[in-house]
Parts: sequence; structure tokens; C-alpha cells
Amino acid sequence: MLLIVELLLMLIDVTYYILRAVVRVFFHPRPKSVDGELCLITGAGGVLGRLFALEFAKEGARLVLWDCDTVANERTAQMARKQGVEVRAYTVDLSKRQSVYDAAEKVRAEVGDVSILVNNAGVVAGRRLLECPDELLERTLLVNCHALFWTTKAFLPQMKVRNHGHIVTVASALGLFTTACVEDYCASKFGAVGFHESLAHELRVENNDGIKTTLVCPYIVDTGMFSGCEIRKEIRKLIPPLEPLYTVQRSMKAILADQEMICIPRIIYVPFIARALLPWEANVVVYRFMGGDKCMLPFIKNAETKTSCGESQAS
Ligand SMILES: NC(=O)C1=CN([C@@H]2O[C@H](COP(=O)(O)OP(=O)(O)OC[C@H]3O[C@@H](n4cnc5c(N)ncnc54)[C@H](OP(=O)(O)O)[C@@H]3O)[C@@H](O)[C@H]2O)C=CC1
Ligand SMILES: CC1=C(/C=C/C(C)=C/C=C/C(C)=C/C=O)C(C)(C)CCC1
Repeated sequence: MLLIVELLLMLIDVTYYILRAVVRVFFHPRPKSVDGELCLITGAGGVLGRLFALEFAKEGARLVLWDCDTVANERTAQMARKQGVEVRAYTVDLSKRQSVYDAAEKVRAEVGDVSILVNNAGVVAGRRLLECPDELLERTLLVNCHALFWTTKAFLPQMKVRNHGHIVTVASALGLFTTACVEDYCASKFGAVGFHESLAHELRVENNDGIKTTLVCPYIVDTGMFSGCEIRKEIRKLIPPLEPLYTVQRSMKAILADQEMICIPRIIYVPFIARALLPWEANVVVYRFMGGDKCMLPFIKNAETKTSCGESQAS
């Protein structure tokens, strides 16, 4: 009897959450305030990181900016200060666990407890697997995936004490489905998605419901990180690369609405669902038709591969 009652209650909840998600497509819930919150953004010297910093500054958040590129990070800090908020910039190499823990200790001592963590930094090797130095492949995993563990371990304890906070993971559409020649990147972003989801479950199971999580999965963004990557011409018109500002503004809407996940644009949910529903070969023929199978070839050909922390190296 109890089982049947619980089953019915569960079905009512499922229906409620589906309807709520549909309604929220048309009517956005009121955004929460982050005024005065301490927000840490990784990769803040990069394109999306800088825009996240400026958007959070607009909302009145105090900022802690992390990047391995000191000059670019400081530039972001200067731009954000113009919005009248307190900003501290730190040079951190996210591929080194100790660098993350040391910087986190400094932040706690010099600024205070972080309540919003935006894990945004990311890299890609941009070479064919068999031609890529092991260190470059390893770096992708360290920065895009392992660093999430260290930043979260560093800042979650203080969020738990107050049962208040927000952890944002900037993953990728390539954390939900895959394409050729970006094995390092897909593995790291699938890892990021798995990490994020498990953490979200843990927070609920432990009743830390004041700590919110948001997973951001964008399609190609015009930041230069994947320059050359393109799909079939006719389909490109339907799904063009995203504008960086649009991507960050859509992400901000989701974050401020405490939305658990966002695919940008929404059409990206389709290949994500198709990957799970269709046989592998069926997905392959769709990818081939849309030019999704070879979309990275011009990118890896083109790529002047960046090595860790601002240096450059021709491929
Ligand atoms: N651009 C795109 O098409 C998409 C991007 N994304 C994700 O969005 C996020 C931001 O990307 P985007 O703004 O385009 O990329 P950028 O390269 O512009 O920014 C990434 C920033 O992270 C920094 N960074 C790299 N390695 C480290 C490290 N070891 N320690 C500290 N900082 C580091 C980079 O520094 P440096 O320049 O010195 O390497 C750079 O400033 C990434 O996670 C990316 O995977 C998701 C979907 C699509
Ligand atoms: C594979 C594939 C596609 C192309 C996806 C691309 C090109 C994704 C690029 C994502 C990037 C660059 C993410 C960075 O984090 C389509 C045509 C959408 C649908 C069919 C399957």
C-alpha cells in the first residue's frame, strides 16, 4: 500500500517538474540576487570567463578571478572594477593541484568565503590522438576535469557550513555527445558532466538544498578556441556558432534562476537525446549527413596549438 502511495506521489512530482520546465521555457522565473556574494571564476582571462566576470559584476557580485595568464586576467579585473565592484585577480595553474589549493587558501585568508564558484577554464589539445604529445592530452584532462575536484573540495566546505552557495560547471555540448578527433576534450567534458551530476545528487541526498548547481553545455562559441570547426554549410545556417555574449547571458539567466542544466542553443538537446535513444549506426549516418562527423578536421589542421598558460606552439 505504502509503495503504491509513494509511486503515485512520485508520478505527481514527475508531472509537476515536466510542466514546470515547459512553463519556464516561456516565463522565466524571477532571477535571484547575487549582490555582495563572493564569486570565483576560473579562466577569467579568456573570452567567456571575462564575460562571466562582467555579468556577475553587473549583478553586484564581488569577484575573485583565476587564470594562468596574468596579463589577460588583470585586464578582466580592470574592466570589472569599472563597474564599481571589489575584484581580486590571482595567477593559478589549474593543471596543478597544489597551485589550486595554495590559491584557495590565499583567497580564504585575503578575501573570504567563496559562495559562487564558476568552473569555466578549459583547453583542448587540437591534434590527432596519435600525433599528440601525451602531456598535451593529459593537460586537457587536468584542466577541464581534475581541476573541478580541487576547486570544489577547496570551496564547498564553507558553502556547506552556511548551506548557501552555487557551483557552475561550464562543460560543453561535447560533454553530451561526441565527434571525431577531440578524444581528450570529449573525455574531459563527459567527465565534467559526470562530476557535476554526481555532486548535484550528493548535495540533495545530504539535504544541502541551499547549495545550487548549474551545468552549462554550449555548442561552438565564436571565441577562437575551436576556430575552423564547422558543419555542413546548409545546416550551419540553421545552427550557426554562438556569439560569446549571448552564450554568457543565456548561462547567467539559467544560473540566476537556479536552473540545473542548460544546453545552448536548445536544439542541442536533440543530438543529446538521440545519442541515448538511437542505435550507434543511426547516429553515425545523421552526423555524416549534417557534417558533424568531420567538423573538427579543419580545426585540427588549422590549429596553432596552444600549450599550457599562454605560450604558443605551432602544430
Ligand atoms: N569556445 C567554444 O566553442 C566552447 C567553449 N566551451 C567551454 O567554455 C569554457 C571557456 O572557453 P573559451 O572562453 O572559449 O576559452 P578561452 O581559451 O578564451 O578561455 C579559457 C581560459 O582558461 C585559461 N586556462 C587554460 N589553462 C589554464 C590553466 N591550466 N590554469 C588556469 N587557467 C587556464 C586560458 O588561459 P590561456 O589562454 O593562457 O590558455 C584562458 O584564459 C571552456 O571550459 C570551454 O571548454 C564550451 C563549449 C564551446
Ligand atoms: C556532432 C554533431 C553535430 C555537431 C556538433 C558540433 C560541431 C559541436 C561542437 C561543439 C564544440 C566546439 C564544443 C566546445 O566545447 C550536430 C550537427 C549539431 C548534430 C549532429 C551531431
